[in-house]
Amino acid sequence: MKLLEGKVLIVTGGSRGIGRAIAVEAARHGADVLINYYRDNDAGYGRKTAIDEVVGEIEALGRRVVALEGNVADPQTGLRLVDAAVQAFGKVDVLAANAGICPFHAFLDIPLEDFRRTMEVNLHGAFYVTQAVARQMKAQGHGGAIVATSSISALVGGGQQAHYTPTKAGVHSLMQSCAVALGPYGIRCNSVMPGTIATDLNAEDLASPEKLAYMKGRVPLGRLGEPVDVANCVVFLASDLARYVNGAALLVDGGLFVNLQ
Ligand SMILES: NC(=O)C1=CN([C@@H]2O[C@H](COP(=O)(O)OP(=O)(O)OC[C@H]3O[C@@H](n4cnc5c(N)ncnc54)[C@H](O)[C@@H]3O)[C@@H](O)[C@H]2O)C=CC1
Ligand SMILES: C[C@H](O)[C@@H]1OC(=O)[C@H](O)[C@@H]1O
Repeated sequence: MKLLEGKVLIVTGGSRGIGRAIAVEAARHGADVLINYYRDNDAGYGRKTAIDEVVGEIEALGRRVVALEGNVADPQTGLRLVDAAVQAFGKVDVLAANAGICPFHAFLDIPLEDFRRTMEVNLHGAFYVTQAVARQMKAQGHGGAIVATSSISALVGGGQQAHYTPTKAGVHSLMQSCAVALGPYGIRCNSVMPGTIATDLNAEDLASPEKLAYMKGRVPLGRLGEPVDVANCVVFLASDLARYVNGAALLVDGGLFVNLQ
């Protein structure tokens, strides 16, 4: 069954990792896709061509796709994304507010610039894009769905993530307030809370065999998540199967959060 037939989806941070999987799975479910990505961030992972790969994959699925480069921390980017989606596809039905960074660093000596950048990309960026898309959805008059990528880290701490976990709690809170503000327009707002998903974001942190074994051992299902595990849940929350789900947060963590002992 195709869950997003005829829908138009914008995904931020869609060139790699979880966002890439969201773009591809949404297309597999019948959506046309506008993919945002940030060249500086991709180059930082030695992946300048990542966006070309995902665009090709979606075209091969027979869906329409447009890629738009831009930093979500710039309020103009959200406006540009909406304009481009409307120009290419005529409307916006779904937003996956996913772009994020996680530069691991100890709390006591983290450079203030790293703190500011993490806040601006992860939280301010989600706010700007959500607001721009919500205005468009309200004007269209037929509702919509917004799914933000929060994290298990909205609920628990990380010694190297004190600048990051508050952004994910903020994204979760943003979706809760938007569920209230936008529900009257038929716009549902939810978040996914991934556990540890193997992507470029944590490749360096998990490069140590000891840390990798420890993290796998914490997950009752016995493995790290794959981007598609999260993408499937985003597709569900974006679809009419979830038509009465609004303001919810879905843990996608293999049971990591509930595993006390
Ligand atoms: N990998 C994990 O274990 C988890 C990731 N998350 C969240 O999932 C989201 C995606 O993470 P991953 O796929 O793991 O990361 P990734 O590093 O594999 O991919 C990041 C994507 O975001 C884009 N991006 C980075 N900075 C950007 C900016 N300023 N403006 C626009 N796009 C930008 C990149 O171009 C790329 O497409 C993030 O919000 C992250 O916090 C949440 C929980 C766990
Ligand atoms: C990057 C980390 O492995 C990952 O990011 C999150 O949001 C999760 O909580 C994990 O710590």
